[in-house]
Amino acid sequence: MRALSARVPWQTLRPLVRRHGSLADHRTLREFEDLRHHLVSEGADLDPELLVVRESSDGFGVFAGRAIQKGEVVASVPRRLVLEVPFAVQPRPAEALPFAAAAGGHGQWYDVMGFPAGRAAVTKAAERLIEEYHAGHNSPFKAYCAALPPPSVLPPPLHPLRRRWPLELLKASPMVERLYMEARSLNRECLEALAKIPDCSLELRCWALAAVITRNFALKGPTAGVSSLGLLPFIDLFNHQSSEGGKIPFTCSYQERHGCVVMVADRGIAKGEELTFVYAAAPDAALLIQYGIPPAASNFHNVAGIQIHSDVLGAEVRNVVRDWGWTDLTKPLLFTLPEAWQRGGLRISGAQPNLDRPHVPPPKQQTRRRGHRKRDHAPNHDGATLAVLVAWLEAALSRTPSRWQRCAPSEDSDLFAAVAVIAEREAEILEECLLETRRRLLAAELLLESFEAAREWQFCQTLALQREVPAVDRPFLKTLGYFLAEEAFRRASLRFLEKEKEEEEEEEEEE
Ligand SMILES: C[S@@+](CC[C@H](N)C(=O)[O-])C[C@H]1O[C@@H](n2cnc3c(N)ncnc32)[C@H](O)[C@@H]1O
Repeated sequence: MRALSARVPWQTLRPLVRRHGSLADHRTLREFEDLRHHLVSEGADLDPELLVVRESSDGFGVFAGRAIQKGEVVASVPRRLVLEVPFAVQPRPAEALPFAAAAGGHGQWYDVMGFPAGRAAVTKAAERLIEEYHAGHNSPFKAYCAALPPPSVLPPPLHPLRRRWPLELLKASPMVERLYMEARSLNRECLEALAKIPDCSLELRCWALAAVITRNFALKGPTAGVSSLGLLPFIDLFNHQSSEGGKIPFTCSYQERHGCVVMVADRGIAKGEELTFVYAAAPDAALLIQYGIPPAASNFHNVAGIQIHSDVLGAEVRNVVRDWGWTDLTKPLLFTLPEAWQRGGLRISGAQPNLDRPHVPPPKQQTRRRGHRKRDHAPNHDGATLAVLVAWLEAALSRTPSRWQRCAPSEDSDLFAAVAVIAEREAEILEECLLETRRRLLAAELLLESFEAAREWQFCQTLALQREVPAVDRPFLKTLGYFLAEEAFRRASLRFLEKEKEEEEEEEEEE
């Protein structure tokens, strides 16, 4: 894998993780202590050794003031202290439309904002928060509102609700572009719905909406088929921890127990360690756009976006992709290639089948006989398909974001740096995928050549042998056939490796 510095520009030399920008957060530990007192007096159980600490100049987090054992409940808040809004759960479609899912439509949105009932609940919760804020001392959520970040840091500095992102920045990553554009329009929808509240400034609407979007918890609703969205005082001070490969660095998870929402330690936590949980198993681009969280040191869920325009497809394939669900061919399709495939050695099972889809018959053209097991839509890995994939990946990689890297204005530098890191990681995924697809293309070409040669040779050998070998020994010929094919495969592999080595040497010489 290439060194990160090869493409990441100047901004990333500064520490990125947990940087929140330079806006002032005026909260003091006093507000958190008041909140703790209020909650405990109302029946919450909060470990007195949980410390709320300002862990950077702009953000707070919860830290262990003592060693905590695996399984311990560190915080328990009764449901009646939660600002809660129920919403109807949408039944999940039995089989998601392959393209719609891959296209990064709302299916790729990681939160309640992804569907109308969820957005209505978000708006309702923001409306409730504004009411409580206006009620001031008379509100049962007075202490909670005081402990929330002030409008100077909520929306968080890197959040799309904070300000419009420069267009050149979006060019860096198709994933960022798609998620940002979606977030903008969905956020606008909620802000417009909130505009009906009298005497409510845009700043207050943005504050309340950002509080709900970045701090909501999904809870089980009062009745079956209904879920609810809750703002959980104190528990919402826990920060997010990205997943790093097979390791489980996060410390806690939340559960619902006997009318309370509880935070439970998922592993032993040392004194002084931060208590975190996973907000969403989402790539950095989604975490940035939903929560304003800058990219982590590593995130197992990262993906690369690759945009395919329908004009690269032949007329026949265009008809096929329509059946797959890519109905508006004027809009580019966003495929996502997971990073996870890299860990399985050279297997690219996650990435390629996604890209192969235009070359595979859509489901409705596949007939299935009764009693037969459903077959996967096996990707067609012939040379022609692989060549198309190579072209697409090369085109995706040629979107080198050079212009925005050079002209990054200083007030946006944290944002530019965050997107630069995301774009860099996406380029790495694309490069690995391109490398592997090129290898496969070469192997497919060589294999085809050698199989043709082998078939001819096998045929001649078989004819020659048939004359000499008695009929009883015919199965022997079959075995010999396999042997010959295998031998041809072995030789093709050797030729492939030799060719690859030659190419590497040539590359080295060029360098
Ligand atoms: C639920 S709140 C967590 C408490 C918050 N830090 C505070 O000071 O109130 C979520 C917000 O905290 C910040 N945050 C959470 N996890 C983070 C992380 N790993 N890195 C940077 N910021 C994070 C983001 O601004 C996010 O929108």
